[in-house]
Parts: sequence; C-alpha cells; structure tokens
Amino acid sequence: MESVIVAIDGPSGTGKSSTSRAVAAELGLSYLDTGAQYRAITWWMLTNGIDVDDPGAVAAVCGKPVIESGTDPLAPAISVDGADAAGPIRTREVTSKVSAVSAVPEVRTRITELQRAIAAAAEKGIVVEGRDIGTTVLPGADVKIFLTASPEARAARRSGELKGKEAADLASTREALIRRDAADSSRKASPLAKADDAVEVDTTDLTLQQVIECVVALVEEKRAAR
Ligand SMILES: Nc1ncnc2c1ncn2[C@@H]1O[C@H](COP(=O)(O)OP(=O)(O)OP(=O)(O)O)[C@@H](O)[C@H]1O
Ligand SMILES: Nc1ccn([C@@H]2O[C@H](COP(=O)(O)O)[C@@H](O)[C@H]2O)c(=O)n1
Repeated sequence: MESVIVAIDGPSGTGKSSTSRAVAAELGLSYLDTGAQYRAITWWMLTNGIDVDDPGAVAAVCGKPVIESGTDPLAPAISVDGADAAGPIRTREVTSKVSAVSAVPEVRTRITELQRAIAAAAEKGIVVEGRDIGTTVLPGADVKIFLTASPEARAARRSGELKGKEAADLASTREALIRRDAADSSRKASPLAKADDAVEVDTTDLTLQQVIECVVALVEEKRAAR
C-alpha cells in the first residue's frame, strides 16, 4: 500500500484529535498532534519564567527545548527535554497562553520543521492534525479535511470533558473557545485557515463515529483513484 498523508485542520473542539487518532489507527497510519507541540513549547516557557506575552523573549529561547512527539495513534506521547509532558500541557494556564506563543514566527518556523521531519519519516503515511497543516506545513497532503462545528456544540463537548477536573460553565467555555479561535485565525504567521482544496465537514450534528467513517471514506477514495 502506498504511503498517504492526511491533513486535518479546524478550530478547537471540532473533533480533530479524536477523529485523527481513530482514522490513523483504523488505516494503520502514524498520527501527529501538532497542538500538543505548541502546548509543549508554551509549557516550557512558563516553567522557565519566560514572559510569554513578549514575542522577542519567546523568539530568543524557542530553540532551546527538545520536543519529541510519539506517533502511535493508540499511545500519543509528548516529552520536553526527556520528561513526559502529556499531563502538564493540558492545564488551563497553558491553554490560555498557547495562542500567544504559537503566534511568534520563530516558534512556528521551528515547530513546522519538526512536523515536516516527522511526516517525512512516516513510512506508511500519517494523519497530522492542527490549524495550518493543509495550508502551510504539508500543502501537498493527499487528503485535506477542515472540521467545523457550532460554538455551542464545541463548548458542550469540552464542558463534558472537564467535569470534575477544572470544571467551567458552558458560557465561559464557549467564550474561551471563541477567544482562542479568534487569536489563532487573526495572527499574521500561518493562521488557522481552510486550504482551498480541503473538504469541509461540519460535525455539529454528526457523531464521532460518523465523522471517522466520513474521513476514512475520503482517504480510501483517494487511494482507489491513484
Ligand atoms: N462528532 C462528535 N460528537 C460528539 N462529541 C465529539 C465529536 N467529536 C469529538 N467529540 C468530543 O469532543 C471533545 C473534543 O474533541 P477533540 O479533542 O478531538 O477536538 P479537537 O478539535 O482536537 O480540539 P482541540 O483543538 O481543542 O484540541 C472530545 O471529548 C471528543 O470526544
Ligand atoms: N498547527 C497548529 C496546531 C496548534 N496550534 C496552536 O496550538 C494551540 C493548541 O492546539 P490544540 O489543538 O491542542 O487545542 C492552538 O490554539 C494554536 O494556538 C497552532 O498554532 N498550529
């Protein structure tokens, strides 16, 4: 079977991670969560006392942390300087600061290089999810998907996840999602955007299983047409 590269982009909470992992597992492909890489570099900045609202300070040190991503869809992994960072990168503090760090061009250049190297090394192919995969990181991807969903559906999904942990009410979860999307969409360097040749899938009224089946069908269609 020929290698295939699948790019899945979209705003937060649209189902990119859940869909990408399941599609990669079903098709025997590698998987890369690029949001986790931006979260990892943000976490490193915060733990090292860098002012993340100062783009110059972030740019000056962004080459320092060693970020390593696992590509097994059944066991996603991320480490920073050799230490497991999967838990710490999901805190509310990192979530609230990651858009400022990911907007710094030097950060994007560095992380984009890592992403391209990981994709090139994936022998059977890879599903890469993020915000700028189809437009910038892998513009030649074989299949490009742009997932969307209403802010209400996305907030309900996120609130369900957070229950009992860092629980927040639906309205504030919705506001936080909208704020992060606005920051990610309006930055100058490689903003969140749909590639012209991406297939847009509105997941508002679809179950996760329906979205997975839709993406698997698109990949199989592409393979059959080769
Ligand atoms: N179609 C769907 N229907 C219902 N729930 C879903 C659907 N897709 C994903 N979910 C749930 O929504 C939550 C968010 O999904 P996921 O983390 O995959 O989104 P994401 O786009 O990767 O978000 P982010 O960009 O913020 O990391 C998860 O709890 C997931 O199980
Ligand atoms: N290709 C990407 C992926 C992510 N980002 C930034 O990381 C943040 C966290 O992403 P999650 O998917 O883990 O929620 C996101 O809000 C972006 O700021 C990016 O810039 N490019």
